[in-house]
Amino acid sequence: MLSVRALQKAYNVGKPNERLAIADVTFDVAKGEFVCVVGPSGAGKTTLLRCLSGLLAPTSGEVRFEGAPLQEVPARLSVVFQDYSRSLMPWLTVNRNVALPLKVAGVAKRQREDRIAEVLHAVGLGDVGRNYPWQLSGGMQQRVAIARALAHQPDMLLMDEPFASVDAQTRFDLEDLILKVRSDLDITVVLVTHDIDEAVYLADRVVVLSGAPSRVEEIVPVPLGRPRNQLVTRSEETFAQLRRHLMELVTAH
Ligand SMILES: Nc1ncnc2c1ncn2[C@@H]1O[C@H](COP(=O)(O)OP(=O)(O)OP(=O)(O)O)[C@@H](O)[C@H]1O
Repeated sequence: MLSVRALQKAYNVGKPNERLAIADVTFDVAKGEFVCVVGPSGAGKTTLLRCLSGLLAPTSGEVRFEGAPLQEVPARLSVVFQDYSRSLMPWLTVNRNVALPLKVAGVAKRQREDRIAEVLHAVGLGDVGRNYPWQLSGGMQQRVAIARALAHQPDMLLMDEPFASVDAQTRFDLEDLILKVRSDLDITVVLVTHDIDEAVYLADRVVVLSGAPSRVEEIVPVPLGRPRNQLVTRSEETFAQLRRHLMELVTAH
């Protein structure tokens, strides 16, 4: 579904402050897979996600989505950012926020209303459609942002530290929500996080980046069963081993 080949990204090319953020990154994501990307602070994780989504053009190398080279943000792909308070429009109700991508896609009003009810239900928010985002808790606002990302039925979800701004309990709830949504709707997910436990809990495979300018240090398969469970999965011996291995890789730089 996604193929990243020899991706390189430099900022301010040709200027005195030129900076190489990504040196050489290659990996693939299969349809239906859940891939997490981890790496030390400043490794270029956000830069990589922006290149994968078509928001940022690579300096060299190639990203292909469903076989075609990425030119712009594809319609079948959605992005969820960390900062829900800046990604939701405070002057629009929840219903209208979720309706935005559907309006852009030209979906008729009646279908829009059905779809909004469906995705709000899918993220566990049945009855907040008429509220404004600022009337909701942080975790609920991020659920709205996820609902909006799901509204036009994307094949792939790209998430940049989506649970970093909520408390620990809400974070666990949102992790389980995204696992459920992913299996219910058969979506492919690439999620960037600095939290190694979160990466192991969620992923089928973890792509470990080196420090900047980043390269792929290792791609680690996660042979934990599904469905996963916050208590049971995190207490498994395999979980502890993977966590330790990833910690060693990430802190070695
Ligand atoms: N717009 C920009 N202009 C110039 N340099 C940038 C820009 N955005 C990022 N960088 C640089 O690129 C490198 C990678 O940044 P990026 O934000 O992608 O890393 P990250 O792994 O997401 O960081 P963190 O773990 O702190 O969230 C950093 O050295 C950063 O200073």
